[in-house]
Amino acid sequence: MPPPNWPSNVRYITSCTIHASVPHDTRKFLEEEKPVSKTPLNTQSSVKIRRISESTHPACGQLGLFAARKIPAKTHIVDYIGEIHCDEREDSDYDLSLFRDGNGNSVGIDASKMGNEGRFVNDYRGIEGQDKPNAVFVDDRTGGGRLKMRIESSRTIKKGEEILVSYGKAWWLARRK
Ligand SMILES: C[S@@+](CC[C@H](N)C(=O)[O-])C[C@H]1O[C@@H](n2cnc3c(N)ncnc32)[C@H](O)[C@@H]1O
Repeated sequence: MPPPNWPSNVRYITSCTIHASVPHDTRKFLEEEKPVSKTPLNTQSSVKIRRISESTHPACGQLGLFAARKIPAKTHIVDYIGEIHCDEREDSDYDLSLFRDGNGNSVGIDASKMGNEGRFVNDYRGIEGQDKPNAVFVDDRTGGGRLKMRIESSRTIKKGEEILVSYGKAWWLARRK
C-alpha cells in the first residue's frame, strides 16, 4: 500500500525493477549479488511524505520527506528504490548513478515513474536555517559493484524535521544550463 500523500501518477514499489535497457550480463550480476545493507528503520513509521507549504522553501508546493520520529545519527533511514536502467534519462530529476558495468554502461536508479519514499528527499540548498545536509546517499557495495543506494542520517534528525541530502554541485550545474 502506498504511504499517505503518495502521488497517483507514480507507482509505489518496495524493491527495484530492472528495465529492458540493462544488458543480460549486467542483469545477471545485479540479480546474483546481494547487497550488504544494514536493515533500515521501519520506513512506514520513521518517515512521512508531506506537501511543503512554507513560502520561503525553494520547493514550496512540492513534496518532501520528513522524520516521523527522532532518527539517531548514522542510521539507515530508507533505501532509494526505482527502476534500474542503462538508457539515457537526462530529463529525470529522480535519477541516481549506481555504477559502471564491465562494458562501460552507466547503470542508474530512476525513480521518476516508480519508487518509494526515498524519491521525495530534497536538497538542503536554499532552505532557511540549513547550511548543510542532515542525510547522505550511501551505496551498498558487494565484492563486484554498487548495487543499492540508501539514505542514511549524518546527524540526529528531530521528529518533524525535513530529511535533506546534497544532490551535488554537478546536479545543479546541469540544470542551470
Ligand atoms: C528527487 S525530487 C525531490 C522530491 C520533489 N520535491 C517532489 O515533490 O517530487 C527533485 C526535485 O525536487 C526539487 N528540489 C529539491 N530540492 C530542492 C531545493 N533545495 N531547491 C529547489 N528545488 C528543490 C526540484 O524540483 C528537483 O528537481
